[in-house]
Amino acid sequence: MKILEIRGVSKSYGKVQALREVDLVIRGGEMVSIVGPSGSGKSTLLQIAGTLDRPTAGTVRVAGHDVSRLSDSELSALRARYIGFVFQQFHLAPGSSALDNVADGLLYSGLSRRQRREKAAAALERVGLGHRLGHRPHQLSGGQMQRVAVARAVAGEPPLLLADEPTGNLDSEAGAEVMSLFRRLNAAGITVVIITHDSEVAMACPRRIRVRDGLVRSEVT
Ligand SMILES: Nc1ncnc2c1ncn2[C@@H]1O[C@H](COP(=O)(O)OP(=O)(O)OP(=O)(O)O)[C@@H](O)[C@H]1O
Repeated sequence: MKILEIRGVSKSYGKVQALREVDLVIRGGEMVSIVGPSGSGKSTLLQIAGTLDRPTAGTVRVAGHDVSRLSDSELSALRARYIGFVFQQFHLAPGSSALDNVADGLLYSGLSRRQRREKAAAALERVGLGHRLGHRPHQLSGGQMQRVAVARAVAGEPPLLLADEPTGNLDSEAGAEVMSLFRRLNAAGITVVIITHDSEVAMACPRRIRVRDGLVRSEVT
């Protein structure tokens, strides 16, 4: 099954062409890294793949749905169902507990408050933080904060996880823990796509997408 299908996608910001007629297919169950020099178009590719931004030309399909045909509210619903996001900066609410941070990610899922909290607790358990439900971000290490962010991304059980430099703010030990978590989630069936500058992280993925000057090339180990 093609979880993500990008055909002839270009993206321009004024005179800057960030992506040039990119074709890329990612199948359900893959674990892929996106690598390339600064400014090559990696984040733009992830934003468009994640339907956070629209391409200037070309088509993006998520689980077979052509996203250009969807209204903004349909797009939000599609994103909530199919895609979890993890970022370098964690983006956790500082005053909220780990449990609330994860449960709030399910606010638009249609679940009751109690169900959201149950799912959030299960997701935190899954990332090894079942004993930290009441801790606020400042009471957690960087690696733990990123695992809370991963729990939030997967709590709604999306088939696709998109991560932009998830280990960029972590020391090597915490980074390795987050990577082992991604591998575990991938083994359980989630498709994982990771932008990284770290060659160890890149090589830990069976497939790499190299981006250069807005063009992509795929490489399989
Ligand atoms: N919102 C924007 N407005 C104008 N130009 C942009 C915008 N976003 C990206 N660009 C430009 O598009 C090109 C690709 O940027 P992008 O952020 O996708 O690269 P990247 O590979 O993710 O870089 P980095 O590794 O530094 O994060 C760059 O030339 C960048 O300056």
